[in-house]
Amino acid sequence: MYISHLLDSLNNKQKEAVSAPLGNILVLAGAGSGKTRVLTHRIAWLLAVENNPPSSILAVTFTNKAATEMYYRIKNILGKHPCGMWIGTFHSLAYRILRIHYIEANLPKDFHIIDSEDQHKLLKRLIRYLNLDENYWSARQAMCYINAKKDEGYRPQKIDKYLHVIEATWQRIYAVYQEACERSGLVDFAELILRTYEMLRNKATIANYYRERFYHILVDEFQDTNHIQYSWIRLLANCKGYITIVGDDDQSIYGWRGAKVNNMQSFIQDFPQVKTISLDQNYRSTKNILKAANYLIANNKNRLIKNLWTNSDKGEYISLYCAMNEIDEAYFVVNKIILNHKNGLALKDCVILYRNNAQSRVLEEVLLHLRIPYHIYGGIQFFERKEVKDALAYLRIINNRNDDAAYDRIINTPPRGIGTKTIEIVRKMAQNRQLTLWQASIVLLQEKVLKYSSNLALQEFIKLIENIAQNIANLPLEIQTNLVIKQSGLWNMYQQEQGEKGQSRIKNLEELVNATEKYNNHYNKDMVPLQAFLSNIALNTSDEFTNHNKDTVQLMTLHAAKGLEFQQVFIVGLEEGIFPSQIAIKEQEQMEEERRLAYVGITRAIKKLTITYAQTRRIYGQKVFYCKSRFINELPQECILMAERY
Ligand SMILES: Nc1ncnc2c1ncn2[C@@H]1O[C@H](COP(=O)(O)OP(=O)(O)OP(=O)(O)O)[C@@H](O)[C@H]1O
Ligand SMILES: [Mg+2]
Repeated sequence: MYISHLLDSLNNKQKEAVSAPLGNILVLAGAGSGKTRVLTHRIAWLLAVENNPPSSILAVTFTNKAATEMYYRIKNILGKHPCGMWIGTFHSLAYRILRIHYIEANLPKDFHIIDSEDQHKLLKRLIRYLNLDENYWSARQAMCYINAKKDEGYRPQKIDKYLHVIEATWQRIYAVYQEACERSGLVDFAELILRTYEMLRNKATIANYYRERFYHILVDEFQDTNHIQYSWIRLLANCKGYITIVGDDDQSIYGWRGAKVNNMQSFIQDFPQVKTISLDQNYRSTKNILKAANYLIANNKNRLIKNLWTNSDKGEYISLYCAMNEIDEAYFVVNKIILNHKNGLALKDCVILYRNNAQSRVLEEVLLHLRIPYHIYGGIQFFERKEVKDALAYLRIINNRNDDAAYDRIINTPPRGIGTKTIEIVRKMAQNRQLTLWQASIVLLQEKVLKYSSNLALQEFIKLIENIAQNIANLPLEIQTNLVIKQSGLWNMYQQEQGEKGQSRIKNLEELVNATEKYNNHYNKDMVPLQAFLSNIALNTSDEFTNHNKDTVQLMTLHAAKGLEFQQVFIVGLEEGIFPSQIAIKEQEQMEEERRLAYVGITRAIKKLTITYAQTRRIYGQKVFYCKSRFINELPQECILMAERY
């Protein structure tokens, strides 16, 4: 596309937003009205027409995939790479800043991001160490507590004697957890944002550098920013620079994770002369689909009223299917996909959306049975599979010996005679002397505390890691990975596993080696390839690795579908207690968030929308009866057609 045509594919309101004079802008608009399109074109406008250098742009997207897509769209509009522009999620941008300023952020050079599984394991261990009753002080709850506190920008304080014992205990867990992370150079997701925020707040020179550099900050899906993310933006905002945010209060679906839709309101108050633009033409969906979405969301009281309309055809009826049970539901959906496919619709244009990850299992079984290829976003991903995580843990400990989460995973995998007793001794020593597990192991060996056989086994482990590290130094990443898998003994271990499962594990390890290859020429030269690879995985970009060009049915949760669009959308499990969830039934505010989630689901559909519910479902082996979701009753009945079984 030529720059002179930059505004051609936009309506008047969109043009107004894209070409607005420099200033702070809020685009508040409903689903599918072109918010993301406006943001992309605005960046191109700032670069090509306003002649800003790419390095002056900081763009925040909701997923890494969206960041990549936006980058390439801008490149296509401009006809060249916007080199120097920063674009990514809050997490990946924070990570990038911390990588550069790790010293100022008080982090070791080889700090590593831990995912929620590692975070959970670490907390479990610490709660045990603190001698707390695990039935009461669960690691999962501790995780929620800590993440929520970090999202609010809160650090554990000196515990006040007047503090309630429950709060004091959570704070203690937070404090001990944070100490353990600091020792091991581990950073969780919430920490990435908080740490960057604190660093920028305390180091004025660094903050000023970024303030002067990022003259333009643009944020997509602003309705889902939380307190600390908003504070982050405020900190980076240059008083001479400009911010453009786009969002839709009706699509705020992360309230449970601390997102504050009020940030949109705060934005108008906190920044001078905000120009608010609303878009009301939907370009995505048929009339029927949009009408259904509008009807549904009108049941929410807490919202800014919008009048979203479309010029497109009425389109097909929304198909509604009442299944006997979850198996019948899955067969209905997959058979419909097969039929559509025969009529020319690509599999990748079909998405199945569900409320909870666990709902994908039956769907997967039926897809496998009927031999329809599929891809699951966000469920058990490639990089979350056991064998892949094992191999990654070896790579991680080679990258950073003090990575306790990695140590924990591989200390006796494959089994090498290091029993739970020995591991317990290592942990105690680490806690008592404030060491990492690796450091504690070395001290234990020096002090010869362990019995002979345990001592030998531990020594072998340390030697093994050091040897592998030496053997692979300076080799290309895929060869390093291959050697790590072989020399660690993982390959042999999984090869001995019988049958289909063992074979698939070996295939996954081979796939892992393939996935590393492109990191040899990673664009970010601040990092060695191994570091670049590990950080990309930790930042959850794993979907990038799986082949997107493959024609496969897409499966994901409703939360993961935000911002995306598909020709055919299936929303399954519309039953009271499933969607809306049990918790939402009890609380009005949560019910509104749940309804917004349904709104997000419906508005993903371009041409076809199918909604299903089951009369019974097996839950923990028990047959449970369900009533159809209230959301179905809230749809305009004249847009719906009941479907028959195939
Ligand atoms: N002026 C336009 N002319 C034609 N198509 C458009 C126009 N504006 C947007 N579209 C198309 O409409 C669809 C929705 O646009 P986009 O994804 O930018 O909307 P959005 O407001 O960001 O949606 P969501 O709320 O789901 O994030 C896309 O396919 C986009 O290409
Ligand atoms: Mg969008």
